[in-house]
Amino acid sequence: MKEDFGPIRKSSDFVLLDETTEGAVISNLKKRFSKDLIYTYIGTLLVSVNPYKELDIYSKKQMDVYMGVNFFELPPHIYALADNAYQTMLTEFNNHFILISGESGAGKTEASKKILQYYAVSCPSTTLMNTVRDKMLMSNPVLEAFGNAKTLKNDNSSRFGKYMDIQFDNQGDAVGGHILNYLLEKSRVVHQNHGERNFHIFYQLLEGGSDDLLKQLGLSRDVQHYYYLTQVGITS
Ligand SMILES: Nc1ncnc2c1ncn2[C@@H]1O[C@H](COP(=O)(O)OP(=O)(O)OP(=O)(O)O)[C@@H](O)[C@H]1O
Repeated sequence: MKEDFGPIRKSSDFVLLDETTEGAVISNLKKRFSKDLIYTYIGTLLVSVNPYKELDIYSKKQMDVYMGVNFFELPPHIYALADNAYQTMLTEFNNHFILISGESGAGKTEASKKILQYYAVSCPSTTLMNTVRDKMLMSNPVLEAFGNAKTLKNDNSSRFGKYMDIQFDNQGDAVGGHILNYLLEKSRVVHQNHGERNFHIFYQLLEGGSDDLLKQLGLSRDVQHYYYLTQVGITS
């Protein structure tokens, strides 16, 4: 991570800007983004700009830095947000939620994965917790295969809404969780806009399914064989 861990710089929290005009906010975001500082606070809200490149800010070392540390003591980070929700839940004994919103391609899905990964490392580890953690993390590729597709804005766009909850006991151990999916864009199966694809699973099945499986399902490996997968000419 390139930002140092000294005292909070004024620009790392919009609330502390001298000016609160749209211009000042955009300029602050741009200035920070040019230094790979993708996170900025507005008080306890976190604004994130998609870097579209791998940044060295999601390591185990970074997680350790944020664990149990007061929200405003360190530079803005998704780990600080996750840690704050967890610590407040434990001290206040009530439910907390993290709402992630933004336009398509903004980085919502990646942010939710970072939060899960943070809890996977930072929460007390028991066998049960490991089971919960593995199920939450490992269900992602399956959900994305069936519910994500390439769109004009995002090569891996979630075409469904997702609600996840993790249940903790009073010691802070994770004891269960749910993932609810809703509003799947079913129409994509038979119609895709120009430059977009059908759900990933169809292409993955043809590309990666064994000869035996394809034979059993009566499928041909050639994607060009299928109108619904090639009607707008994009297969990769
Ligand atoms: N923090 C990040 N670091 C590096 N790359 C990122 C980050 N967040 C997002 N990306 C990149 O941007 C792409 C789009 O992000 P993501 O799928 O999370 O967007 P989204 O807001 O969930 O979009 P949609 O609403 O279309 O599902 C990712 O596939 C990844 O390549």
